[in-house]
Amino acid sequence: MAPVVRARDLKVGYGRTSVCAPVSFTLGAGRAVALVGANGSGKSTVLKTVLGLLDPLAGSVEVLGRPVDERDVTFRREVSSVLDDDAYFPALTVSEHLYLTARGHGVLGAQDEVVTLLEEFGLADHARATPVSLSSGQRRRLLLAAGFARPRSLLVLDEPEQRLDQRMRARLADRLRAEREAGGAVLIATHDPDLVTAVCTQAVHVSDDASRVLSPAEAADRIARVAL
Ligand SMILES: Nc1ncnc2c1ncn2[C@@H]1O[C@H](COP(=O)(O)OP(=O)(O)OP(=O)(O)O)[C@@H](O)[C@H]1O
Repeated sequence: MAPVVRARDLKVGYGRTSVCAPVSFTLGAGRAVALVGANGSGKSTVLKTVLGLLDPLAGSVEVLGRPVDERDVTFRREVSSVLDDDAYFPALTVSEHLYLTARGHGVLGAQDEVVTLLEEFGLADHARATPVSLSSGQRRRLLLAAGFARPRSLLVLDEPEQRLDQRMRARLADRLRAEREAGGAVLIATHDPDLVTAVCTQAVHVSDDASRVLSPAEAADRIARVAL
């Protein structure tokens, strides 16, 4: 069976300019890979390329055995992503956002799923609020909850720890570990060493010189040293 993601000598960037050394990694079902590296090293650019929002400059990336095409129905059905963008419908409430996402992807019992997600992401008291009246951390929780509101084989998150308090970070780590243990594949870019060790089975260090595959412990150690 094809891995969920396979990147081979994948060169990413904007126009003709690459932003980091080519990356290679394989992500299977039930596994989680973290992209780690300094600010501006190219992690988000790799994620956008895996999601088909940017074309590879060289090398290849396949999702579920097929070249990435974000317009492809199968791709859109199987891949859930939360990038660092405030993508909201301003007139919809928190609850409506989640319901629309779930129903739009054919979730049976969408209403119950919404109630569960509101609880899990600490949004129950804000179910009827619109995004503009939420704090930035609450908006972030909403985006993340929407990522979990729909079926998926692959979950791609760009720095999911951003703007979350410690309690929510720990809860997110539990949720992501459960995702993996249930057979899902998780690809994240992160600066959070605890998230790497709690969730990931492998890490890829993204940088100007050769990108390297690291164990979660090595990656967490590298993040901690950069932070000192
Ligand atoms: N739309 C764009 N056009 C041109 N260059 C860009 C664009 N977006 C990002 N870059 C550049 O690409 C490089 C990699 O950026 P990227 O956002 O992938 O880094 P990152 O590792 O995710 O950083 P961070 O940890 O700060 O989020 C940076 O030098 C950045 O300035």
